[in-house]
Amino acid sequence: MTQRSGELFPAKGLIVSCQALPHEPLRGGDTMAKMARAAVEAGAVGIRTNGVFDILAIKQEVSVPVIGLIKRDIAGSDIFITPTINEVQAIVLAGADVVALDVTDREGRLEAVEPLIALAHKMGAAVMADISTLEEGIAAERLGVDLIGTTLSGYTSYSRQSDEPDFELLQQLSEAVKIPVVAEGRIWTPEEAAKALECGAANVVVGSAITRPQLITARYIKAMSRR
Ligand SMILES: CC(=O)N[C@H](C=O)[C@@H](O)[C@H](O)[C@H](O)COP(=O)(O)O
Repeated sequence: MTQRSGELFPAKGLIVSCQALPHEPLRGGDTMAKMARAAVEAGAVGIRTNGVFDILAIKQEVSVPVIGLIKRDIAGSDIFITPTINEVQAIVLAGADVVALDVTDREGRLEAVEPLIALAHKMGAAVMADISTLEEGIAAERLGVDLIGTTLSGYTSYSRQSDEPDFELLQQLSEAVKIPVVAEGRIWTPEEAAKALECGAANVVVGSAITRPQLITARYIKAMSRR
């Protein structure tokens, strides 16, 4: 059972997101578990992962806390990160220490998400709110989540659209809320991860830059094609 009070992750530590969706080349087998092991060997303090299969595999492989989510598309809805209470239950039963879920101001989500947060807490897990704006972060804190991630900045129509991490949101959120703010989204370099800490992030999540080789390769090819 996770202890919700106190620090879930050592301050300023790196959390590595190990995710491969069904269409991605690294999907399947123990690939994400091995990615997680490599990350922890290097000093990562936590892992973020998608789906029951990878949560189970990663919990067996490493002993750091795991943030679990389930990405699911629902027809007619834009909410895809842990959309319903069924996913919350599955994530905690699979052993995740933290449930990540969409806490954006879309489709009445801010009202609808309360029972999801309550169930995660009742089952002994902490909750990470994936938000896209300052206002959503403030609302998430009021709803009683344990961590706030900038995960969805750039992925809602009304949030800042950029190829870069949303440092401004990070800075504003860190000043506005008391709970830990996690920098997540489009962090591609070690320098950006360090800058995120300077902007007030308690922890930094890096995904694609470490665990999606097809995207890393494409960045090399793009840079080389300009020559
Ligand atoms: C928007 C969305 O669906 N984000 C997902 C959330 O779990 C993942 O696909 C990202 O890889 C993760 O947020 C880490 O970000 P990045 O891969 O940019 O370091």
